[in-house]
Amino acid sequence: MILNHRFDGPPDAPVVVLGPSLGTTLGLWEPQLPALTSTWRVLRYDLPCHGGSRAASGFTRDLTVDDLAGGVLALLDRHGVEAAAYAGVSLGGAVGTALALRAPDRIASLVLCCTSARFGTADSWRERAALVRAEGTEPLIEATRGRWFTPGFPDAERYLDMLRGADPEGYAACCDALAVFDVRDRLGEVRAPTLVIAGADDPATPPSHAEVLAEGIPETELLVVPGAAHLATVERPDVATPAITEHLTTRWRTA
Ligand SMILES: O=C(O)CC1=CCC(=O)O1
Repeated sequence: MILNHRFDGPPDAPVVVLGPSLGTTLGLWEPQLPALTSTWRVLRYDLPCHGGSRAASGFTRDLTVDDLAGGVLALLDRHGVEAAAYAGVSLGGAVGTALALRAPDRIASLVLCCTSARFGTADSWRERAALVRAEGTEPLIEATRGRWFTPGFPDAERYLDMLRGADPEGYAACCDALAVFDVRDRLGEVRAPTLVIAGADDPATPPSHAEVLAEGIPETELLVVPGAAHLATVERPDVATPAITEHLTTRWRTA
């Protein structure tokens, strides 16, 4: 699987990989880019059939989060990156957990934003996948607005346009991947120093999901961001960005 991706920042700096959430693109991380690129070589990627990954090769209907982690490892291999820090939002965070389990020697530090060890029920994801395969992403827009942002967030349309632009089959395949993702009994195996971030008003992955991650992963810190829903890094970059940069700067560990 070849994922659309781009690098920003100094070519010789340590690499941090940034993973997007379901229905968004690598543009999700724009609010953090200026702070991160001062110190890091930032590698952002798009999920299959999202953003610039519309023509991703090797894409199948039975996509799993582990496949996505394999796609990220393929990017690291392609660019000769032995170890990297990783930060991901929601599905992008699940990819980070899968990476930390699959390739512990290559993930030096982890930030899990608004994510979970298990996202709701398999049936709810299968239903959403079926709806999107039948009608596209437009029927999701208003409910998604309410999950992603607290009421009145002024920049919501910019991010909802990413969802409007996602290819329905790619979005549905990511739903299928979320339906079978469950690493609750493997959290104790994660070795990377981990920052867990939750939006205080996130209805999709509420702080109780973050607490499961923070209690299960051995070396964690937990930050609950006030005044933020699911896309807390977008809604409150003033709180999330300094916490992320501090964690990445001070908690890098190689094997
Ligand atoms: O339903 C949503 O949009 C929230 C979400 C769950 C997984 C993900 O990446 O986003």
